[in-house]
Amino acid sequence: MKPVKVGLLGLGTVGTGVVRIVEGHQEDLSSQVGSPIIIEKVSVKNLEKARSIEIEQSKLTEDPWEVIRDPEIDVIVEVMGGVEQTKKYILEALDRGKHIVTANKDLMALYGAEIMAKALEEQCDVFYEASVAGGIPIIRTLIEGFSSDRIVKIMGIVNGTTNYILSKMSQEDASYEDVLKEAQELGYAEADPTADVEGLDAARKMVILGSLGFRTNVELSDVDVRGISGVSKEDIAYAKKLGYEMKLLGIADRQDDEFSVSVQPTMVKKSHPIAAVNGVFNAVYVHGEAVGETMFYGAGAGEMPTATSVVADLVAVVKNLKLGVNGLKAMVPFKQKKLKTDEQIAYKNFLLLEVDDKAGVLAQITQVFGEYDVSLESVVQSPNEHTPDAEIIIVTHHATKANMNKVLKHFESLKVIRRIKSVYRVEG
Ligand SMILES: NC(=O)C1=CN([C@@H]2O[C@H](COP(=O)(O)OP(=O)(O)OC[C@H]3O[C@@H](n4cnc5c(N)ncnc54)[C@H](OP(=O)(O)O)[C@@H]3O)[C@@H](O)[C@H]2O)C=CC1
Ligand SMILES: N[C@@H](CC=O)C(=O)O
Ligand code: NA
Repeated sequence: MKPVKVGLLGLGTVGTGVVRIVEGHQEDLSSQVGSPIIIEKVSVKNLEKARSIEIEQSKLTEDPWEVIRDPEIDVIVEVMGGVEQTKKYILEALDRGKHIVTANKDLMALYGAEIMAKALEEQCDVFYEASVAGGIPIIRTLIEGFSSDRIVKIMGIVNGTTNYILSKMSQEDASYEDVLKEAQELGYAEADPTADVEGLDAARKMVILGSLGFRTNVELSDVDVRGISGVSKEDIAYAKKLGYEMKLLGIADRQDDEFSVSVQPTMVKKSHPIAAVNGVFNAVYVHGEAVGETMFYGAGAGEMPTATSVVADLVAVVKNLKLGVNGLKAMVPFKQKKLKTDEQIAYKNFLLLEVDDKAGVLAQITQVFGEYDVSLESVVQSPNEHTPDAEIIIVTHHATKANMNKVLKHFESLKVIRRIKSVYRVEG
């Protein structure tokens, strides 16, 4: 078979890893697919920028269209990021019959359905394994490994930057700002780290996992999102004291055909395997009706882990080329979307309340829970001997989101509660 020619859009953290793997593993790759894989052209933003790999200057261009429109190129590997303009490049490349490999979760979360429809029309492959949980083959697992099952819950640590921050805050008592800076220097964080810390990056990844897992069209607006910027050292300390770890969890769960998807800082029981996932590592826990509980663990970001998934997708495209089956394996959502209401979403909650230090306070508070049908698993009063204020920590049993919202609303006008300091979902 003649060499397969690849056009690379982007030569940053991930693009550099892609070049390293394609060149460094060339013998292995070509023996798997039966032909050499050649990086023909690469688009970058700045031609003058120093690169940590050697690449022929003549292959570089500042114009992505030059790559897209090159008739010699069979596959476009998009690792430049961006959404609107990048979508135009991808659609035009598909129009020209080129196959796509992308690591771009922003693009796939927003326009995945449109891009996959176009891919089917053009009989082209679009693979995006690196877009969720960088080095973990979770997308392939959901599409192929679980094709025989009905997934009822997906729970993921899918943002490396925030897991790195929470782990360091928990283990080393490090400050939020210092750890975020480290994550940026290590190439984990997005160009604008707000997307990481405010949960948007994780939400985009949960859109992709939810759509594949539930075989429906999950959209960003369906995801209830809260990031980690409000998580304090005190919250983490209380979590640990009660036997939990604080994690930014994406949770997609389904009952019958109705589902909900959220991203929020969550207290996870230490005995749950996902509580032990630290640093930049990601993990995705998948519960299938037939298979039961499974979990997938690995590096979620960084040059080489992410590039591993990108190049594995490239290999899949080339194997399909050999078999002449490109574009036939796209997973297109087919189930009608039915979101759970707040009356159907239920989980345990942790609350930290600052209250008046006088008799009868606890009784008033527990009465409110009773009024809205929320039963309590544990109540601990003044758990911290160092604070001058009286504090109460409450863990509820499973309560509906609707009822918990009523409790919190009621608390706002309950005079004995000075402040609702924290509220977190509890899992495990
Ligand atoms: N970093 C990671 O760990 C992970 C990243 N991803 C995703 O992979 C993609 C790439 O990420 P990453 O490698 O970190 O990003 P970088 O910012 O490190 O690299 C982006 C690359 O694209 C080039 N580029 C950016 N804008 C343009 C433009 N308008 N025209 C031409 N070239 C452009 C840049 O050029 P120049 O070099 O000249 O600046 C650079 O080479 C993103 O979608 C990201 O979300 C997914 C999983 C993990
Ligand atoms: N910023 C992202 C990079 C990978 O998708 C993360 O921290 O996980
Ligand atoms: Na992946």
